[in-house]
Amino acid sequence: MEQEPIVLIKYGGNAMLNDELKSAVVANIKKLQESGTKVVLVHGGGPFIKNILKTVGIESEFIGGHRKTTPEALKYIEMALKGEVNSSLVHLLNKAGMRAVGLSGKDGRMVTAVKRYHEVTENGQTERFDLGQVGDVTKVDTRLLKTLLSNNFVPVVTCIASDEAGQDYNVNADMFAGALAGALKAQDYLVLTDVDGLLRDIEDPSSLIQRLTLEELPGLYGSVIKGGMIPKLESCQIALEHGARHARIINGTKPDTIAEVVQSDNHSIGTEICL
Ligand SMILES: Nc1ncnc2c1ncn2[C@@H]1O[C@H](COP(=O)(O)OP(=O)(O)O)[C@@H](O)[C@H]1O
Ligand SMILES: CC(=O)N[C@@H](CCC(=O)OP(=O)(O)O)C(=O)O
Repeated sequence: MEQEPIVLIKYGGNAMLNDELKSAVVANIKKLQESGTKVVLVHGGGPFIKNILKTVGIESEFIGGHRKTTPEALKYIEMALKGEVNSSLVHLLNKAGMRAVGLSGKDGRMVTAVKRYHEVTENGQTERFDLGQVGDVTKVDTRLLKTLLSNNFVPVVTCIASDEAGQDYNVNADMFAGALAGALKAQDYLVLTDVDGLLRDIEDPSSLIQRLTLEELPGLYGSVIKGGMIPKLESCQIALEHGARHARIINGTKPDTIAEVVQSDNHSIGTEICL
C-alpha cells in the first residue's frame, strides 16, 4: 500500500454545478482507480453554502478568502457540505462502481484545527479580524484514510474539522486539501476549479502561467493571485512543503484533464507549482 501512488483531488464548488461536470470527474477518478492509483477526493461547495445561507436568511462575507462563520451559520454550512455535496459525490462514485466513503475532518479525529484570525499589517501595525468559527489545520492523522485506501475505498472528505476540545470549525476547502495532500505525501495534488489555472491576466484565458516556483509566489500575491486563487496557491505551498510530490491547479470543467495529467504527465495542462 505504501508503494502505491496517492492522488489527492480537491474539487471546488464552482466546478460541480451540474451533474454532467460531476460525472466527468467521477469517470476520471474511475480511470485512475482502475490503473492502481489510490484516490482521495476532498471537496468544498461554496455555491451550495451560499444557497443554504440565503434560504435561511443568514448573510455572510469573505475576509481574505475565508467566509466569516457564526456558530449558527456553521450548522447550515455543515448541512450543505455533508448533507448535500458530500452525499451526492458519494452517490455518483458508488453508481460508477466504486466504493466511496463520505467523511469530514471530524471523523476519527482525522483533522485537528485551531481558530483562525485574519491579520493585516500596514505601516508596521497589525490589525486582527475575528472570523468566528473559521479554522486552520494544525494536525492530520492519516490512519483512517490509509485504512480505507488499502481496502480500495475512495474517501470523500469535506472541510469541517474540530479543535482538541471538540469545537467545530469551517476550514477553507483548499487549505484543508493541501494539508491532507502533504500529510499523505501525495504523488499528485490536483486543485480543480472553473478556470484553466493561474492566469497572468484574469480577462485573458491565453495568459495561463504554466509553471511557478514557491519562491515566485510572494511577489504575485495581490497583483496576479487574488480572491479564490489565494487559498489555492497557499494550499499548494502547504502540500509541497509537507511532502506532496507535485501540485497543480487545473480546470475541472474540462473532461479528461485529471487522468491526462496523472497518467501522461502532460505539462501543458493547468498551472504547476514547484518547490
Ligand atoms: N489570476 C487569476 N487567474 C485565474 N483565476 C483567478 C485569478 N485571480 C482570481 N481568480 C478567480 O479565482 C476563481 C477560482 O476560485 P474559487 O471561486 O474559490 O473557485 P472554487 O470554487 O473552484 O474553489 C476563478 O474563477 C477566478 O474568478
Ligand atoms: C472558511 C471558508 O471560507 N470555508 C469555505 C468552505 C467551502 C469551500 O471552500 O468551498 P469551495 O472549495 O467551493 O470554495 C466556505 O465557507 O465557503
